[in-house]
Amino acid sequence: MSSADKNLSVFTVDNLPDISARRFALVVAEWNTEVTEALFQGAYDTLVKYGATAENVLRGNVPGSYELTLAAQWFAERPDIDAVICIGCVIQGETKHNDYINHAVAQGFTTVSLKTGKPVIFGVLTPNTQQQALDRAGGIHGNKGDEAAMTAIKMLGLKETINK
Ligand SMILES: Nc1c(NC[C@H](O)[C@H](O)[C@H](O)CO)[nH]c(=O)[nH]c1=O
Ligand SMILES: CC(=O)[C@@H](O)COP(=O)(O)O
Repeated sequence: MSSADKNLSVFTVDNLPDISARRFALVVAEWNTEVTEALFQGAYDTLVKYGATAENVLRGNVPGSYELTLAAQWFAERPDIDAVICIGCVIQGETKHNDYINHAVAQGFTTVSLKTGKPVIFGVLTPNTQQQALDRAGGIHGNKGDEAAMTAIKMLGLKETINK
C-alpha cells in the first residue's frame, strides 16, 4: 500500500496514552529544509495536539539524514528522553548515494531502538523527486511528520501496556 492509498495524516486515535509527562526528541536533517521543516512542524504539532507539553519536546539538528542515527543514539541514551523521532528527506540523485543513506539510517534506527528499548521513529522521506517529497510533507498524501509523531505515541502506549 502506498501513501497514495493511505493518507499519512489519517490515523486512529482511540486509547492513546497520557503523554503529558513524556519527553520527546525531534532530530531534524538540514538537507531539503523546505521539506524537513514541514515534517518537523507536523510532528511537533501532532505531539502537542495529543498531550505533549512544549517544554518536553526537544529538537536537535544534524547536517544530513545519515547523521540522524548517531544523534538518535545520543538522545535515546538520555534517561529523560522517552522516544526519538528522526526527520529527514533523502531525494534520489544521479548516483546510488541515496540508497546507501537510506539503508544506513533504516538499519541504524532499528539498532538504536533495540539497544535502548526506546522508540526511534523513521520519519525520513525517501522520494524519487522533490514533488513526491512535497506531497508527503503536508501535501496531497498528508504529512510524514504527523505519522511519525503518532507512531511514537502509540509505541509508548504499547510499552506501558506491556510493562503493566
Ligand atoms: N543527498 C542528501 C543527503 N546527503 C548528505 C548525507 O545525509 C550526509 O550528511 C553526508 O553524506 C555526510 O555524511 N542527506 C539528506 O538528508 N538528504 C539528501 O537528499
Ligand atoms: C542522496 C544524495 O546524497 C544525493 O542527493 C546526492 O546526489 P547525487 O547522487 O547526484 O550525487
